[in-house]
Amino acid sequence: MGSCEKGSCGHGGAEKNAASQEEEQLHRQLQQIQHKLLVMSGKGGVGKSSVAVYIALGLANRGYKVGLMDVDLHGPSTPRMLGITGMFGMDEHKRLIPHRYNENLEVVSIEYLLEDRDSAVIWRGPIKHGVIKQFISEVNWGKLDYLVIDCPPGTGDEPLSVAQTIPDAHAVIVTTPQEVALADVRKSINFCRKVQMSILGLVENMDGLVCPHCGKEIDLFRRGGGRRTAERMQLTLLGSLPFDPRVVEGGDAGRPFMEGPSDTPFIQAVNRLIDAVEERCLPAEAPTAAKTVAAKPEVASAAGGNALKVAIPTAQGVLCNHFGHCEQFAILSVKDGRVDGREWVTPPPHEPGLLPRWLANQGIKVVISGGMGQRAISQFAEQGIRVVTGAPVMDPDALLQKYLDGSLETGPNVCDH
Ligand SMILES: Nc1ncnc2c1ncn2[C@@H]1O[C@H](COP(=O)(O)OP(=O)(O)OP(=O)(O)O)[C@@H](O)[C@H]1O
Repeated sequence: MGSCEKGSCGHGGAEKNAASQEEEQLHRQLQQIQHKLLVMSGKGGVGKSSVAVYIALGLANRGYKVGLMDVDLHGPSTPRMLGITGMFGMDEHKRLIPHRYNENLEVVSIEYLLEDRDSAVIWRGPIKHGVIKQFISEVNWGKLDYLVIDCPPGTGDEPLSVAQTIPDAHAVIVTTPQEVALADVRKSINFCRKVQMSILGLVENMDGLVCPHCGKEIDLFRRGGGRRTAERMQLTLLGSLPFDPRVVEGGDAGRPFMEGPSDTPFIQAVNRLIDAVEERCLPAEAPTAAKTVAAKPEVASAAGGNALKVAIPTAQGVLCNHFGHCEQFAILSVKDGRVDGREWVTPPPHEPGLLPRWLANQGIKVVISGGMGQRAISQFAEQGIRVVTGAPVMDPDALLQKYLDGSLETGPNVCDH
């Protein structure tokens, strides 16, 4: 590109322009993707790619639009597992068209850019970063409910690039049940804390073998390690998948073991894992324009011993817009679709990340607020708490009853944190 000093001719400006257009394109694309899940592991071979594939397939089977992005640039394995080969196509805007596995699942992998499947990729960090960015901004993903990202093991360039490129990604950490896996999980957790990525939870893979002949369970590794690790690390255990030889066969043959009989322990475990992912990715009901929101059926119909608890931040007895600095929380219980009790609780002094944990410890399942920052919304989602934002300033009982009746009018999320 000639020998001009940057900025002394028109080139610097043109470069800046191109860079800001790229950023805009990236931003637009990310806005079209509701949930971004980064599947990672502290060490190799724990079945991270398999877990990414089964999460993507399980969500797609439930009707979600899902993208699977394989950024394991040195050892892409999702194309093999899904039996998809061939190079990318391009659309009329010169954007890459992802490979379509089925109606709901589309896949992008570095392998589709390589002429030769066995080529070794030798790239340094900045190049990898560029490729990962392009996998989002220059791929015609369209609107997605979930983007599942398969990263190489460890905490190197790829997960770092994902964290920098997708600030609202949630990590799914994969481990095996052995006690020694604890140290690897800790590495992943430390990484997530450093880059401020929220953790959706832990998946324990190869938790016991179901003998295909007699159906008896054989412990491959010491069992229960995933649960103990999750408890120690204060993480949610999203699920435990057993070892099933059909996963290996399916992976090698490019036909994932997902369509078999639904009473198979492995498929049942995948379904439970998908339940947990869905539950943890509760969409924040955070409308940007006025709309009416209704309580989910499980909230409205909470009955008897299953009474549900809802928290509303208040000041002087009515909803307070400054969620993190409210005077008191109204903790309301719901039974048979009605507000059934209320207590006032003073929150601990404000400290980032504390309130979601504090409210979760009190069994809260829903928070109705005026404004709330995206980070706090993600932290509530991590605790399995649904958040409604943009609620009007009014008496908490009346507010909750409107929500239960499906007549709560919400406006923009007014938080600017
Ligand atoms: N639950 C399971 N039951 C049986 N085999 C499994 C299971 N999970 C993964 N495998 C097998 O283990 C092997 C490694 O799995 P996978 O490639 O998903 O691991 P990985 O952690 O992504 O590996 P890498 O570190 O190379 O990226 C594969 O042959 C896969 O089929």
